[in-house]
Amino acid sequence: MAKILVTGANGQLGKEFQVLATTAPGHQFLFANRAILDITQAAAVSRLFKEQALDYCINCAAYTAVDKAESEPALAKAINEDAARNLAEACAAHAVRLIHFSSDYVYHNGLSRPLREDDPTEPKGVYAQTKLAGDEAVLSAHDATMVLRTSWVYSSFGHNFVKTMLRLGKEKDELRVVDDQIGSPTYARSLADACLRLIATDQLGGLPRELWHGVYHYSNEGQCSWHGLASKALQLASVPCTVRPIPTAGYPTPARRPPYSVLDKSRFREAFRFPIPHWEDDLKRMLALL
Ligand SMILES: NC(=O)C1=CN([C@@H]2O[C@H](COP(=O)(O)OP(=O)(O)OC[C@H]3O[C@@H](n4cnc5c(N)ncnc54)[C@H](OP(=O)(O)O)[C@@H]3O)[C@@H](O)[C@H]2O)C=CC1
Ligand SMILES: Cc1cn([C@H]2C[C@H](O)[C@@H](COP(=O)(O)OP(=O)(O)O[C@H]3O[C@@H](C)C(=O)[C@@H](O)[C@H]3O)O2)c(=O)[nH]c1=O
Repeated sequence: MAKILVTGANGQLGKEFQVLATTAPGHQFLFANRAILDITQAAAVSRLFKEQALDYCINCAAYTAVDKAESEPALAKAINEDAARNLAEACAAHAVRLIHFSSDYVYHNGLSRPLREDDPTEPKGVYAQTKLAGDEAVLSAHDATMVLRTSWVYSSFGHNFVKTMLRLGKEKDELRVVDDQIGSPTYARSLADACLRLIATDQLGGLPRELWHGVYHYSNEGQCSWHGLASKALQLASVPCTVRPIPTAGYPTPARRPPYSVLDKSRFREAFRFPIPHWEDDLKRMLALL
């Protein structure tokens, strides 16, 4: 039986792990929200790793407020880079395999075909810069670290774009949403499920050690704009609101977002061979839970 620590357990991804844990009796989970384990507190992290004989750590803790990060760069760095490094060092000291998450926003590189893990990263905002620095830190601190880079994550839990659109769509007759930023929505439940499958395969001895070090892309299949995602969510939820497509310049934000950040998932597919749902199917699955 594997013992798995999930940090940031009250975020949208962390909550999905909590749901899936009820149907994964083969593992023992330790769910740590910020009150139980603040990952910026090195002594607390060290103590927990000494007390618990962990096999895996899934780091769902992060600073994810993309615009707010522009005015809180030190806090974003402390959580996304420094604390991530510290967690990876604790994993290395106790031979714990680490799954860490990263963002499509690290690629702001002008390319407009699905992005591979070795494509240039050119993060433009504080959130993206601190996520990239975190990826580099965890990979150099610990050789059994997988960084799963994902995009446009939503869930029935927590805050996300899909839930914001549903709320605003019920309040207003018309929404204006950018149509020139293209990416792949990702249902947090499918991402969490992929991680648990990966661990299950590892437990059966099915993952060579070398697969545990590096960056992998995971998102739902397919792509759309934020306008496309908002329109589909409102249509599926039968919310009668007009969604107008606008250019990025029509919705100014403190942080710049990449115009194109669709992830090429070939590496993930070839390494793990798990089915990846299409974003529209997963969106229906999530909306049915609201
Ligand atoms: N959301 C998205 O669209 C995307 C997310 N990702 C990445 O996926 C991962 C999970 O994201 P997601 O679940 O959406 O994020 P959420 O913002 O929903 O959850 C993050 C969680 O981390 C917790 N947290 C923040 N600081 C600390 C800390 N110092 N110690 C412990 N916990 C802390 C937060 O706690 P509290 O609730 O108290 O603030 C929150 O519960 C992150 O690495 C993120 O960068 C990647 C691409 C897209
Ligand atoms: C609310 C709203 C947003 N937008 C635009 C702003 C922005 O360009 C885009 C997305 O909006 P949000 O700010 O909600 O999403 P954002 O916080 O940028 O989402 C990102 O979060 C981080 C954590 C990630 O890692 C990314 O993958 C991505 O999911 O939609 C509109 O055009 N109209 C609107 O009414």
